[in-house]
Amino acid sequence: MNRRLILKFENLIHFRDACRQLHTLPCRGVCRAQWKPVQSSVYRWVCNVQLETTVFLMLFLLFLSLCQLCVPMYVSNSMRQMTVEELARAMGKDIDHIYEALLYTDIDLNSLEPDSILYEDSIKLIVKKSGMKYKSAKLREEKERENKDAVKRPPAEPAFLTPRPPVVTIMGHVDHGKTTLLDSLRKTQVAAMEAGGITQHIGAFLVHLPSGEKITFLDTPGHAAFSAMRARGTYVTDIIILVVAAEDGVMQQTVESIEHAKNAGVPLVLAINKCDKPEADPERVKKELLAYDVVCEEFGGDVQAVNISALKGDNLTVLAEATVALAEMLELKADYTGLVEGTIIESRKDKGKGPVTTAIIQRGTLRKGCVLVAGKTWAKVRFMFDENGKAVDAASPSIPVEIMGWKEVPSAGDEILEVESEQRAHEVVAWRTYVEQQEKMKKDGEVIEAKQKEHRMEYEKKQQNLAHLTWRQRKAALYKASKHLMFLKPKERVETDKNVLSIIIKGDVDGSVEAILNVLDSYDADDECKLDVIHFGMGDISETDLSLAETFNGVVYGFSVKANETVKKMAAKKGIKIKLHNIIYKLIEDLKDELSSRLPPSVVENTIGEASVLDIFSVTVGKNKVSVAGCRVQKGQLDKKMKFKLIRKGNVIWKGSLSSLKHHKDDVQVIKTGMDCGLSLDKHIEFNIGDEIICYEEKEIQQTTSWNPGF
Ligand SMILES: Nc1nc2c(ncn2[C@@H]2O[C@H](COP(=O)(O)OP(=O)(O)OP(=O)(O)O)[C@@H](O)[C@H]2O)c(=O)[nH]1
Repeated sequence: MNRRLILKFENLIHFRDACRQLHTLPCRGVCRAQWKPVQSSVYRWVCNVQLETTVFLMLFLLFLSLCQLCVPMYVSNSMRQMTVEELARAMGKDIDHIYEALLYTDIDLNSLEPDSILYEDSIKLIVKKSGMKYKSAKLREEKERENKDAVKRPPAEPAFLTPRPPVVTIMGHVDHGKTTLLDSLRKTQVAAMEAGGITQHIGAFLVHLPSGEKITFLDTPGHAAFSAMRARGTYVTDIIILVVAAEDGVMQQTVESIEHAKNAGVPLVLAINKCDKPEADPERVKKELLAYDVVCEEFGGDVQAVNISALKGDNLTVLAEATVALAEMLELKADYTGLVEGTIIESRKDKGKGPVTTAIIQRGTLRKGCVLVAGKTWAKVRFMFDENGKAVDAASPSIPVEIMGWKEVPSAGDEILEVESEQRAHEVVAWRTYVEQQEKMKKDGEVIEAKQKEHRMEYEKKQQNLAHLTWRQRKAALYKASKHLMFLKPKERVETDKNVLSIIIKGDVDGSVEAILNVLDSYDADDECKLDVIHFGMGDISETDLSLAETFNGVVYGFSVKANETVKKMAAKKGIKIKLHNIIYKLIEDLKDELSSRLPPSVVENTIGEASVLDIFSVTVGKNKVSVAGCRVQKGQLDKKMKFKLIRKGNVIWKGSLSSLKHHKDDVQVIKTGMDCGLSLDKHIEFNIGDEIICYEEKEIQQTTSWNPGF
């Protein structure tokens, strides 16, 4: 029987040498040279010899001894191979893991480097030892896909444009009266439209002026939608009403609001609020604003200023008229025809209605049955409501409308586009999902590559430090260093490192989740306690949230959401904290407390008494001479069971306890202010007259996180 032996050589010279040696042997061998790719970038010479079975083994061994430099690579035609580094990367492990798995196998680990090649048998062995499954698959080459996205139509001809109401956002410093102003404006509507009617919060509402004009006000909490839109470069707002309290004047968030307006190129109307207060000083507000390039009309600028009282409802009509006057100057117009374009202001999942969004239409007229796409979801509009919960049949530009019919909840700030059919909507969503996956893969790839580089550098550094050791000594050292972490589950890992707080954030609408995440972005106290947001999303607290929290030993935070009884019981059983809040700053305060609780306590010294050394003695106790200080207690008391320190010229030169404390000849526990005593220390130290003896206790104080989210 013939056997085929394939041997590989690093280069042509080795190959030729080996062939020459082979021809001198008494066997029927055929020697053929093949230039074969072994690794994508490396080509090696292959010797293919047909031999009789009887001499096969002998020849194989002989061959190896003849040719020291040849390396047997594999005895198979379908070769699968990887470098040590590639395998580690594919398994998501570090290189050391591969070495560990090959311990006690016949592979020579001393010559195994990160770029050494491993073959199928070894790969299978390593994979099996690591508790994973081996599966080989062909790499698919993706064809470039055709762009199927939906985009806005080109700008309409001026002839098709018709005036539209302005969309207004109210901004200003905390407590300057934004909410009160919105409430008062909304109330004027309820009173004007349908006495006793109930307005519901949908993120925007429409105000009808007696003159027939309309204004749309956005009232999304925390301006989350505004920020989201700004981040995406979509500006829904035409005008910003800047609220400044007349008694407080310009504050930090007043300045931030002015910056927002400038960056977005949105003009301002100034509402000087709380003018009903005796200490109100509107003129000072106007002067202060000059420093921020907000120049009111009376100073020759173009900013209209209106003195109001949001609380009493004073001058709100004048404010609305000033807004309409500015809108007229801006000549706000839109195309009321064709495919709809708009922006999502708020979105939420309603138990009865399913995903619901509030949108501002910017082009076209939205009607029931329209097919819309937004982000990676789509809707066939089933119902539309206004802010009074009244069903409407159509929504034209600038009109806020609540839309039902979405398949999933889109995000605040997402652009809405009408498409021709449901099929087209599917196509757009599929394309956007694909693009997102591609981007995610690219990002993941970059992160993995950076991590690998970091690991490689760390590995090389470790290897350099251990270069003088043999391989086994080296491995033993590395293994010992990381042994405590190697076999831990995620929860145990977190427990070993107490200074990690893993959290899950759940919110009612995605605007609030985004607002919370924005606050968390300012977290800068990683060196004290790492803050890991392991999951966030919308909706009530679920069992899945608890499973995640359990795995990561995390805490679940809910904003305006609930946890049902089953979830609560499960959390109590598993010892998982669920924290529910309805006010963002309270949630953040709670988070700060939780972070602080993870910090180690700091130790502070609390002085109990101070004494000064007035005289020095030496007494003999057994065979030893002991230094004794004659002291007078100047403040507080000396208590023998407490801690003591000796201070000389401002420096602490000893800390410990007293070995004796005497009043005259009696041993005592406590010496009070004004009394004299003799004392000796638990360590031999020569006293000096003028030394100070301080009696103190150590107290552990809970540290608080240094993170300051700004409110
Ligand atoms: N006297 C007086 N008090 C007002 C007026 N407007 C608001 N307030 C009071 O000022 C306080 C803060 O008002 P809010 O409307 O909550 O202020 P805000 O700017 O919405 O505050 P944040 O939501 O925390 O940013 C409340 O106690 C209001 O009653 C006003 O015109 N006059």
